[in-house]
Amino acid sequence: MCMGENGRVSLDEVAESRRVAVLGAGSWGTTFAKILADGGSRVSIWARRPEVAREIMQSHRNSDYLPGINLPLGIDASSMLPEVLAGAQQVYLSVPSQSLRENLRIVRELIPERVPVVSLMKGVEKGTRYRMSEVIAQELDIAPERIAVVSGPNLALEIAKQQPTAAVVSSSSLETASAVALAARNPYFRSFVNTDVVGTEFGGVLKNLIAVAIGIVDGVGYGENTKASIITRGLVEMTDFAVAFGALPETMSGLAGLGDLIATCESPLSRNNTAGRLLGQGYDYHAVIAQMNQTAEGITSVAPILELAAERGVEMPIVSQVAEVLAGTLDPRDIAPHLTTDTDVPQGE
Ligand SMILES: NC(=O)C1=CN([C@@H]2O[C@H](COP(=O)(O)OP(=O)(O)OC[C@H]3O[C@@H](n4cnc5c(N)ncnc54)[C@H](OP(=O)(O)O)[C@@H]3O)[C@@H](O)[C@H]2O)C=CC1
Ligand SMILES: O=C(CO)COP(=O)(O)O
Repeated sequence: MCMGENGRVSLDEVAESRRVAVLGAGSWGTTFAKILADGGSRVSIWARRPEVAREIMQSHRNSDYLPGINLPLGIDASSMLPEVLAGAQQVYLSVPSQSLRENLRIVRELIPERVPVVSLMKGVEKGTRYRMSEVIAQELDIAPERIAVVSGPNLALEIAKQQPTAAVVSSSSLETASAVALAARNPYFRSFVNTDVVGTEFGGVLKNLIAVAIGIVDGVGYGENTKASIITRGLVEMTDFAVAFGALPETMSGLAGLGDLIATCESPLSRNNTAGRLLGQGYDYHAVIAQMNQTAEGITSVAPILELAAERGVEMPIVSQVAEVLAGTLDPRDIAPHLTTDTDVPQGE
């Protein structure tokens, strides 16, 4: 590492020598690779299909996932995991949540010792109901202090077009969070740090479920009052749930909670919102899955989140009705999770 003026190492010099790996070349892995490269890191990205890696290397594009986006020259890509991970000083993970465990088992021996491992994912594992940081800690057998999660209002295509946005990097170690935030920042992307891993991670998972609900009512044709009611009550539901698991309420009113909720519920770019809209238009679960060619984490997180909620006695009327629509037991036109069926007058904001 070279020294700057006065013998000090400047931030630019640190960045110049930083080598990072991103596993997963879908829309978010590729966009995050761009964020890191535009922040000065040398980035190696793993694509499971060789043709995707080849396109990134030869044309600096990933046309399957980011049509029209030119990627920085500082991004290398390969479908060979050892090549991508050798010498990485930070490792970012961006595969679908349900495939994380099997992928970690493959890369376990290849991840360099002591480096931060960062989850970019927004799902909960079915069956175990673990958050992604918990799956990472288990499979890699590493201390929580080495793990960070990134979440926030981060629709990939907008960021790939360099529209300014912000995110939260969370780790139980502020040192790890800060090291990641330093890498994951550039003129259009700003990373804030906190130590509320539970809140930051659950924020990203829960907003997907509310976005599916918004998609459903959009598909049915309901208007802004319905959607605003669901977003507002959805935030209450998200906060009740996350706080029951130890999150700080303020995390849920920040970028990883409210911020991401707004972005995902408002945008037609959101895959969760899109999946909901198809349900609202009358397609059943199987038809929706068949039409989605990208990851919609909310669909798979519904069941484990409701199981966790039941365990802690948290009521989730919106998520419950989404589950019913997915199961085909509730007509999307009857969805009104913000309306109480109790005889009591509900208290709330
Ligand atoms: N897109 C976004 O705006 C954002 C997404 N996220 C989160 O990032 C995570 C990844 O999502 P995203 O990139 O959008 O998803 P995409 O559907 O765009 O891409 C998925 C990527 O994972 C690969 N993949 C699929 N199945 C497997 C598997 N079994 N093993 C290994 N790799 C696999 C795909 O490879 P192949 O092309 O070969 O199928 C592709 O590279 C999700 O948790 C999502 O919630 C977070 C913030 C923003
Ligand atoms: O997490 C996201 C935005 O912050 C992306 O949302 P979707 O997965 O619904 O596209």
